[in-house]
Amino acid sequence: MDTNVIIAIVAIVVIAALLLLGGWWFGKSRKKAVDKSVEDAKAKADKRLAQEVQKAETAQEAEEVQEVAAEVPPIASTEEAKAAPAVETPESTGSRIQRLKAKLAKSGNPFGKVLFNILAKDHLSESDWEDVEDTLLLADVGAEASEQLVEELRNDARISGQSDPSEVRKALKDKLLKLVGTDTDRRLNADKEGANKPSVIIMVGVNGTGKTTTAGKLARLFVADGKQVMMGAADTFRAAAADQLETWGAKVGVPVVRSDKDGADPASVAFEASEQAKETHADVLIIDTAGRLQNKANLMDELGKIRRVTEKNLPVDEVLLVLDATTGQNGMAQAKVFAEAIGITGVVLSKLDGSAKGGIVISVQKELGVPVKLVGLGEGPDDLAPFDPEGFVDGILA
Ligand SMILES: Nc1nc2c(ncn2[C@@H]2O[C@H](COP(=O)(O)OP(=O)(O)OP(=O)(O)O)[C@@H](O)[C@H]2O)c(=O)[nH]1
Repeated sequence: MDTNVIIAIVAIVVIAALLLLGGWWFGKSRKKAVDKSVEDAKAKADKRLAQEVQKAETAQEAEEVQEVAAEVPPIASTEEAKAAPAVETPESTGSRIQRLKAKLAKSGNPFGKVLFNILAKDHLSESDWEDVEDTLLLADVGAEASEQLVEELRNDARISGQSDPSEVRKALKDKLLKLVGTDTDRRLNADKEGANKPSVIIMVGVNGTGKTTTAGKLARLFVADGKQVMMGAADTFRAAAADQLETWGAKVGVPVVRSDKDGADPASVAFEASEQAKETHADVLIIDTAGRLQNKANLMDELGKIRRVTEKNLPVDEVLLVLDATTGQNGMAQAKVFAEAIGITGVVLSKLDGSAKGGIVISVQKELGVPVKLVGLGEGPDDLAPFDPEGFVDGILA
């Protein structure tokens, strides 16, 4: 073979080898380039995805913020809320007596006024005297007290003859005051000091007379006097009564001991409340009870047990019977059952604002033998005041 042919074959082999190497190299770089662009694309996609996610998260957050913002009161209300603290400051005792006196004068207790109009006549006939007696009976003064008052007034009229209106008013006021009782001790026994604290008050009465409301109002009255109060919701018969009491308590920062179980043993609530009141050094403990019992024996059992278990911890200082003034003499029979069941130390005459039967103050004291200590003159939170005979008689004669 000649040399030229050999050189040509070698050259072809070299060129073919070079071509193969170039192809491999080109393929490899191309793959690299494709991989890079895939990676770039992937990175780009990830970045977009991340941006989308961020956008979505921001939108969701914005939505949540909007939702929360909708629940938060606008700035003006927040300011208002700051101005009016969540815990209320009840009206002071002095100022509520004044306000309630004025309310009494405007309320449906006109029997004093009716009496005065009859008695201020020049000559009183037999039928006028009958009207005087009827007025007293209608106002629930009671038969015995009415008869006594008419007799005294007739005697006065016989002695003094013709009636001068101002004298008649004065004589009537004095006699009514005497019947109501000016020197009776009407203070609530709720001022125990130091180790003897707290004073314990149990509220009793027929259902619907206003026990729970009165317990709440009473707590406010004590808070207004600077006392530390606790309440016990032993009215487990009506589940809403405990909620009602809690609402009253929350407004003036008074804790309420209650059971979460419907129909729980009222005595155990009273026991727990007395224990907690003692531990927390409260000044006063007010225990609300239920008034709904089928018969006298059950009532005796329940109230007696409440009293007994409470007294394991603390002596009971007051048992207040809440009596609805609008039921007048009708409520008296039931009131007597409560008095027998637990023994009462005072009466709260509720709803005197809606009653023309203010005379019930006189008859209730006579029949139950305990003083009216407090009166309720409305549904407002501070519409409860210590009973003030002068203010009461002035009110009914106004
Ligand atoms: N007008 C007026 N309403 C009053 C007064 N005291 C209470 N009430 C209203 O009487 C109603 C009954 O009051 P409650 O306190 O629920 O009576 P309760 O005795 O606890 O009733 P029970 O839990 O069912 O035994 C409520 O609507 C009170 O707002 C008052 O002095 N005047």
